[in-house]
Amino acid sequence: TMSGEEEPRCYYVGVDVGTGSVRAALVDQRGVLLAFADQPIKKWEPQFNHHEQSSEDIWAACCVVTKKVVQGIDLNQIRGLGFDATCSLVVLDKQFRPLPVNHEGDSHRNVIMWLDHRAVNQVHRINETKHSVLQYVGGVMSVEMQAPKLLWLKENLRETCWDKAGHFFDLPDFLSWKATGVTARSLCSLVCKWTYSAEKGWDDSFWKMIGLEDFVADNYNKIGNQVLPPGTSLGSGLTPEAAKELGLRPGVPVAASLIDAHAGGLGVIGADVRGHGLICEGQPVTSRLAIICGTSSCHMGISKDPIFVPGVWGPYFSAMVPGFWLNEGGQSVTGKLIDYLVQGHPAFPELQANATSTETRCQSIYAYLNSHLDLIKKAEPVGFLTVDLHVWPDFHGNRSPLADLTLKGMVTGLKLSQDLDDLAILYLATVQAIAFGTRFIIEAMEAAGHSISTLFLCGGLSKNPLFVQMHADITGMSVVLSQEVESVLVGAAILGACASGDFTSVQEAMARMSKVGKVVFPRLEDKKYYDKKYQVFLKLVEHQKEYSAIMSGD
Ligand SMILES: Nc1ncnc2c1ncn2[C@@H]1O[C@H](COP(=O)(O)OP(=O)(O)O)[C@@H](O)[C@H]1O
Ligand SMILES: O=C(CO)[C@H](O)[C@H](O)COP(=O)(O)O
Repeated sequence: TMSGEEEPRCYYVGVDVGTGSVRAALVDQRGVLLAFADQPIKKWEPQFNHHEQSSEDIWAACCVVTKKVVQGIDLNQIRGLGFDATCSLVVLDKQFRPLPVNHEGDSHRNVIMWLDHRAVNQVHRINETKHSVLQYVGGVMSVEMQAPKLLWLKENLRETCWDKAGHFFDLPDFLSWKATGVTARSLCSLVCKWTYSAEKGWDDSFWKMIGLEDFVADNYNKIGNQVLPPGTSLGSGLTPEAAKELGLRPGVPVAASLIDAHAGGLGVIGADVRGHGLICEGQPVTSRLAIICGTSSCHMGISKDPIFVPGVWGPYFSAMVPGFWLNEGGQSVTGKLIDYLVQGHPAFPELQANATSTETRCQSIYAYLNSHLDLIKKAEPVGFLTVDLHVWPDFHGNRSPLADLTLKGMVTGLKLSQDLDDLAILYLATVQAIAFGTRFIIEAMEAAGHSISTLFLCGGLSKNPLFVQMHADITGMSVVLSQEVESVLVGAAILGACASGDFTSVQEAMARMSKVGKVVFPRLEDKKYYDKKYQVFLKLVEHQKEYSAIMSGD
């Protein structure tokens, strides 16, 4: 501090459950990350478009990583715990035991993952109702939300699952229940994925209209009738049992949770940007767009008044930053798409061998690909290598702004070549396609009334300098990276800090704990090239729609 006195150190633990792994961090009151641990979690794909996990497996992983990050720390200094997780659906029976979400009856697999697309038929019928709650999810409900999945369970697993079910949780709320025994749900999960309204509560007519009147009849007991703002301290904190499992003290305050993308938003969007030469310095916080890029990418923009953006989720009141409306654009597969295309290429074994050879000192495959691109680009900017290779990235449907789950991926410009150069250029075109998707989403948000000037990136893909530079170049906006790479965990720790009472508001905790690390400016001299590629990008989807119209015609 200015006076030279040492502030007593306060610690918070943040736990982040992603699609592929669970991470924990020990974070202090200034947002500095002091310890980090991660642990993979199991995933099952019993059939195409069915994706399942196990809530017991996920909780066990939470315990492993939490124990690791608090090792050697005086447990009395840990003042709060916060969880965030993907928005997957957890199903438990009346005694809180796991129930199977599959035809095999395997009750270990009791989680329908967020990216599961089994409920296509159900969501189609839900959208046909044109019910007014749909206005608050961009006009069209996504197959990835909870209502269609619940309806699928009722229609497909009536005896083995639906009739026995006592509790349906969003994964973030399952974790806070497991830690505290409190079944209250977070406003974040219920508003964003379950059609709950911060102002009006549940809408009985919606559930009746879609055939899930069961919830209305029991006063929403199974899906939540006590709803708390994220960061609120739950019950009497950690139960003795959970404390033992996590390696913490009983009674440590535990916060109402957030979905992972929203935690990432809290971790980055409130930073003090003074002195970095950013245009958003003189602008309100609503000029910032947080993009959380992991398996999927989520584009989080806030506003003082509600903004309705067709094909972009929301507006959701107070679901991320209290008092602000949130719009959430997204791309269902981004990291997963890059991994998929790279791993499926014939030159992948060669790439792996080169990247892990002793000469390259075991780089990640992406660091190797980036340096390979630098090698083959010659005098031109690296982005120009894809002048005749174009990708449409919706291999798992389009979340925003088209909200069309039937869309497919496209690649044009294929050659009779399978070497490493070919793989590297396909990887580059894929990264660019994802960035064009972001530009497409931003344009839809701006057309509806948002005014965005600066991007704040976090998540696994923000560790990839090529991914970051392409987002800057293709959107023409500066990209801010946080001081702590693991910003989603800082967001989870902010929740713990709020629950501890050390900060008076989420806004105060955000301002104190999120910090700018690096700024990446766009290469404006390349704009003309990217504008042309963007024109091609938009043509790709137009043509795809023409193809399906031709094929469905007589
Ligand atoms: N150092 C890195 N360089 C490039 N890409 C990375 C790096 N680390 C992670 N990724 C990519 O980020 C994605 C996973 O991000 P992450 O935030 O861990 O995912 P999730 O939260 O969905 O589990 C993967 O597709 C992976 O390829
Ligand atoms: O729908 C979402 C947020 O609202 C996310 O896409 C989902 O939670 C998965 O996140 P991640 O890509 O980080 O695993």
